[in-house]
Amino acid sequence: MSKYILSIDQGTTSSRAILFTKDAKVVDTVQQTFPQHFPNNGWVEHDPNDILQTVLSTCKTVLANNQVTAEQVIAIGITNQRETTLVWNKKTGQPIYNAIVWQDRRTSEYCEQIRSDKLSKKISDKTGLLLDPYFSATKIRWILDNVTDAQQQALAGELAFGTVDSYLLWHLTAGKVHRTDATNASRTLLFNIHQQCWDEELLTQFNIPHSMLPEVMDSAAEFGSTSSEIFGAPIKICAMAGDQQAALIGQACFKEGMAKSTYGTGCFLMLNTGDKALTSNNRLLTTVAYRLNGRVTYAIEGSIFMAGATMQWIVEGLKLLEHAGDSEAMVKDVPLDHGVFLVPSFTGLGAPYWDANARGAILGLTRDSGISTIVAAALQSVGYQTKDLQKAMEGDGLRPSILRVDGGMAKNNWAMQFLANILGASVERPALTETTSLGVAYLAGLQTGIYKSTEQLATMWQCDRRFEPTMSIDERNDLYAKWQHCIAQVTLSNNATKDDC
Ligand SMILES: Nc1ncnc2c1ncn2[C@@H]1O[C@H](COP(=O)(O)OP(=O)(O)O)[C@@H](O)[C@H]1O
Ligand SMILES: O=P(O)(O)OC[C@H](O)CO
Repeated sequence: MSKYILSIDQGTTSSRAILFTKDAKVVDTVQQTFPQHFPNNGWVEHDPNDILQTVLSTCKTVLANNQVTAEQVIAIGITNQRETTLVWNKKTGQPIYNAIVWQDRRTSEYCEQIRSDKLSKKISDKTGLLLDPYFSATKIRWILDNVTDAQQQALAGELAFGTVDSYLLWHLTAGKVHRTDATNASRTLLFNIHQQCWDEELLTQFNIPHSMLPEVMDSAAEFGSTSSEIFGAPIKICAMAGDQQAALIGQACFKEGMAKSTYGTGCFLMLNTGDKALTSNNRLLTTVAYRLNGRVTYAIEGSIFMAGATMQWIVEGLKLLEHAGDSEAMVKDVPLDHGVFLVPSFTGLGAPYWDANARGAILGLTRDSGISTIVAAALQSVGYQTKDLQKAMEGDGLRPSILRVDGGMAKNNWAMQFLANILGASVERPALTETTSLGVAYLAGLQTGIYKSTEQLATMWQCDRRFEPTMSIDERNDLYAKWQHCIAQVTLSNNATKDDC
């Protein structure tokens, strides 16, 4: 009887269920998108029921379509959009508010109110993060402050907090298990990444009761089993990891100095720093890459909020294209120095600027700028933003020995060639770009003994295409200087607006 691993990839715009064979080959993928809610300027929410139902239905469909029974599934691995915050009632499992998505900026004012050098340093020292609305803590605070009686219920121990992994685990195990893994915990602003525990001082700072928090496990562990009603028989859940960390694992970046950059909704560049939690002087994040057998591997991360989402805006917002994939053919003859720059700071700028109030702009338009120029500028914005991260890493004395790319946008050859050009570095794309789901399949395989070690996993990585830089240094420097000028415009105009108010 064949045996499989089932990966659940709960992303920002869709949920996916991917069935893997024991030798990590994809049998089938089922994907379902769900609505995004934007109830206010800078707010982004998901209906928790959409998250759960799309996960359940994609899993059931992928099993049914391939005539695979629950007994044939050795283990489930869950990977997820990180930081997105859910608070639910422990008795009923009912969320008390929508999921507040990682992109949501509603707590930026609150962050400014409490910001002080002392608090920023404390947060950075303990969590490796920055005081920014991106992370979960201020989102929890907002829910407790704005939902009637929520703070009282939290103090009475009636409420649970979780990132999407915990929320799914809770429901898959019929409310029996409240756990997360160290990678997801490390994105909450409440987890001490050095001591690997929830930090009481930060919990007090944000007035969040400890009783709301999940137990933190290794990324490969016995998290619990699905209740038998869901798939007909229980299936063990043996892996959980935030999606960017899972991609690092799926890209087999197990050695210090190896890096991956994932171009999904946002872009997240992660560099493995081994057992050292390095501190960036350039506003990059220090985070848990994975925790296996109690041993922590750390990473430096640059997070960009808009990558594929910029293309989504081009498609759905501006309706310049029918599909994001059509962009490659459209821009193939556009010269790289067309002079138009699109700064996609629709919800502020992430690393290394961390400007929650910056808003997007298209600069340098002339009468001959057409649709294809704007589409090219959108694709290039992702390369320029990655260059910003490369510069920040270089400022910290770090340069990736290998940069591997993945995510929906990595399929775009034109964008990846531009990326290699603007970085002045080679970029490798793997044969299997579903690295996120592969990462948790690997973790579940490690936990169940299918795979023996990360060294074995590293031998399984296969290259699809390597992009080499072909641009002259002068052209690269010239384009990047223009980009930086545009960034200054976006952040300056934002400051001017603030001053005017
Ligand atoms: N060929 C392409 N060229 C440019 N962008 C693309 C291409 N294919 C997909 N995308 C973009 O990539 C994103 C989807 O990537 P994916 O990794 O599935 O995202 P996520 O996991 O964040 O939901 C979409 O925002 C889409 O606009
Ligand atoms: O849903 P994705 O793939 O864009 O990932 C979102 C990140 O985890 C946010 O930190």
